Amino acid sequence: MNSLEPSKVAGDKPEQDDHLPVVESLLSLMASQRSRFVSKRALRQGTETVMRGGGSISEDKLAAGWQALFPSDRVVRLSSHGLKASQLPAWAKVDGQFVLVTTIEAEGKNYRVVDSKGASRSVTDIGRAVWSLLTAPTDSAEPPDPKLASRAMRAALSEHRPWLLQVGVATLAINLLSIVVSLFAMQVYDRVVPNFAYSTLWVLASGVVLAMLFELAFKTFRLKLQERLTRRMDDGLSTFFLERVMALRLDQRPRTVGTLVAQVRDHESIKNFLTSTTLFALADLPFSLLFLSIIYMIGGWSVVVPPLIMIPIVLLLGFIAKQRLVYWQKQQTDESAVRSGLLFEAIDGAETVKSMAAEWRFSSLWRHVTDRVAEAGMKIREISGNATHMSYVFQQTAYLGVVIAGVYQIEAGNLSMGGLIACSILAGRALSVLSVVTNVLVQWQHTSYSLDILNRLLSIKGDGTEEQSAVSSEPTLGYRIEGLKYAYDPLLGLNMDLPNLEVAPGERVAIVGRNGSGKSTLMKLLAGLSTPMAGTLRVGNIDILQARRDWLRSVVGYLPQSPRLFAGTLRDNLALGLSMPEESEIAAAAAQTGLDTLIKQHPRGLDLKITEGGLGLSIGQRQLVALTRLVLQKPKIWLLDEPATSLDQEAEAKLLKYLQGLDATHTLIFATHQNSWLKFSTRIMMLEAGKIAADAPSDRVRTLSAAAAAGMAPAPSVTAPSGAGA
Ligand SMILES: Nc1ncnc2c1ncn2[C@@H]1O[C@H](COP(=O)(O)OP(=O)(O)OP(=O)(O)O)[C@@H](O)[C@H]1O
Repeated sequence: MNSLEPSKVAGDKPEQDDHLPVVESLLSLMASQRSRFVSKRALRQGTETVMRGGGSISEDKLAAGWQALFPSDRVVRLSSHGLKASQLPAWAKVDGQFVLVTTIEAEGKNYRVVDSKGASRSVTDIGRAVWSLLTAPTDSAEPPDPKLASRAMRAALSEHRPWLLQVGVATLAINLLSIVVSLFAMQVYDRVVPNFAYSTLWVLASGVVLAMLFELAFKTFRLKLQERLTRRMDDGLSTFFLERVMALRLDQRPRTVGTLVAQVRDHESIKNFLTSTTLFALADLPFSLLFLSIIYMIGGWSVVVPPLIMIPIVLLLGFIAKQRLVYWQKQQTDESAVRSGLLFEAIDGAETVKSMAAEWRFSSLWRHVTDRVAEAGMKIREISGNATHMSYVFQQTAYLGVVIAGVYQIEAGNLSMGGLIACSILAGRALSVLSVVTNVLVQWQHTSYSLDILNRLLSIKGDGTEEQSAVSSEPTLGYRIEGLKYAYDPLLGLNMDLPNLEVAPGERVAIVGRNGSGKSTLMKLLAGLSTPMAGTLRVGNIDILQARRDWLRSVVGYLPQSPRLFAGTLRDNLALGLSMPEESEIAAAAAQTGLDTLIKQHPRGLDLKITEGGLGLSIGQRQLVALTRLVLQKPKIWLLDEPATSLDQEAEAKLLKYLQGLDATHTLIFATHQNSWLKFSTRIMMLEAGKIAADAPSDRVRTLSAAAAAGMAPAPSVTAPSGAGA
C-alpha cells in the first residue's frame, strides 16, 4: 500500500490534523475539475472518511472519501503507464505527495499536475509504481431510470440498516416493558388489595418504576437515533438530488424554475416521512398482536374478540381515507408548486413588476392559487381528521367491549378483577397503535405522489453519460455540422436547421441576424448546452454528444447574453468551475478586461460580496466578471453571445484588443449587432429564422459594402443588420 509520509505533507509536524487540509483540497480539486458540486459539510464528511482510522493518506482512503461524497461513482485504479487523456483528472503520487493530474501535455510526454496547495506544475514522470484513481460517473442518466428517486430513498434507508435494527430492538424492549404496568395492575387488584399486602405493593411498585425508567431510556435512545438518521440521510440525499437536478439536460427540464424548485424540495417531505416518529411507531404494530395474545391468555376469547374485530375496521378506515385523499393531495402538491413558481417570479422580477404597476396581476393570481391550495388543505384536514376521529371512536368501542365481556367473564369465574384491569390497559395499548396506522396511511398518500413527481423529474435525460468520454488533444479546434436540426418545442417547428456548416480552427466568425433569428440558440448548441434533435455537431474530430463534459467545458468558453453571478465573493465567481487560480493570475486576467479598476476601487477587492442572483454589481460589471472568468479559463474556442452590449467604449476596446491578441490556435464565434465586431471578424454569417441566410469572408462583405455605397454594385447579402453601428 502506498501511503503519504506525514512529514512530506506537512513539514515537520506529522500530526493527523495536518492531513486534513491536504485531503480536503484533493477532494475539492477533483470535484472542481469534474464540475461536481460539493457542499462544505459534505466535503468535511468525505475528509473524515479518508481520515477515519488514523494513519497516513492512501489511495484506498481517498477512493473511500470520494465515494462518501458521490456514492454512485466508480473509483478505479489505473497504472500511470498509458494514462489516457480521457481518464483525467486522476489522483496520483508524485515525489511522495498526492497531486491531481489534470492534463497530458507535450504529446503525452508531460503531465500537468496541481498539488494540494493549488499550485500547478508540469512533471515528466508520475512515477513507476504509482497508482492513480479515476472517477467516472456511472449511471448519471443513461438509460434514464424511471424509479431513480425511490431507489435513492431505499438505498439511503438500507445504508442505515444497522440503525434501523437498533430501532427495532429498542421498540421490542419498550413494548415488553410496557406490559409490566398491566401485570402490576393485575397483581395489585388480585393480591395486594384483598390482603392490603403493603410490602408486596412496594416491591411491585419499585419494579414498575425501574421498568418505567428503562422504558424512558429506550424511548430517548430511539428518538436520538431517529434524529441522527434524519441528519445522515439528509446529507446524502440532498446532495444527490441537487446533483441529479443540475445534471438534467437544460432543454428537457421543466420550464418554470419555481415549480422545479418546489418539486425538488419535496424530497424533504419524503425523507421526513421516512424518518418520522409516526413511521417508527409502525414498528409497534406487530406488538399489538402480542398484546392481544396476552389479553387472550388472561381473559379468553370473549375478551379479545372486540379489539380483534376493530383492528381490520380501523385499518379499512385508513385505506378509505387514503383513497379519498388521492385527488386533493395531488391538487395541493400541484397548486403549491404553481404558487412557489409565482412567488419566485414576483420576487425575481419585482423591479419590472413595480415599474409596470403590475402588482395587481400577481396579487390576483396569488389569491386564486392560494384559494385552491387552501381548499385542498381544508379537504385534506377534513378527510384525515374524520378518519382519526372515527378510528378513535372504534378504539373506544373496543375498549368498552373488553370491559363488558370482562364483567361476564368475572361472573363466570374465568377472570379476576385484576385480570380485567390488565386486559383493558393492554387493549388500550394495542388499539392506540392503530391510530398511528391511520396517520401513516394518510401521510403516505402525499409522500407517494411527491415520490412519483420526483421519479418523473429524475427520469429526464441528463448531460453526463458513460459514452461521453471522448476528448481531443488537437492543438486547435473548430466545428463541423451536418444535418443539424433543433427545436425548443418540436410541436412548434424547428428553431435551428443547419444542413452543412464548417468553422475552421482560428476563424473569427461574426453571427448576425435579426432578433429571434437564432443566434443565441446556435451558441448554446455549439457550447453543448442544448442537444440537437438530429444531425451531428463535431468539435474538432469529436461528436459533441460523446465529448467528456469537463473536457468540453474546459476547451469551450461560453459567454451567455446575460451572464449570471452567484452569491459569494467576487473571487468565488471568478474561480467558478476553475481549479483555484492564483491571485496573480486573477489580477493579470482582470487587467486584460478592465475589471481591475473595480477590484482596485473597492475596499474589499476580490472579497467584494456578491449577493444572491448576482446583485451588488452593475450589468456591465457582471459582464466584465464573466469575461474575466473566460480569460482565466483559457479556452480554445470562445463563444461570445453579444459580448459588448453592456460594456462602455473603453471596456469594449480593451476586450477587442485582448481578443485580437489571441493567436490562431483560438477559434472565436460571436453573436453581435455591432460594427466594431464585424470589422474584427474574418467571416460573417447571417441567420434568418434558424437558417443560414448568407455566409461570406468579412473582406468580401466589406468590399461589396463599399462598392454598394459608391453605387458600383448591388448591396452584399451579408451586411450588418439594421441597428448596427456605423
Ligand atoms: N427557451 C426557449 N423556449 C422556447 N423558444 C425559445 C427559447 N429561447 C428562444 N426561443 C425561440 O427560438 C428562436 C431563436 O431565439 P434566439 O434567442 O436564438 O434568437 P437571437 O437571434 O439570439 O435573438 P436576439 O438577437 O434577440 O438575442 C426565437 O424564435 C425564440 O422565440
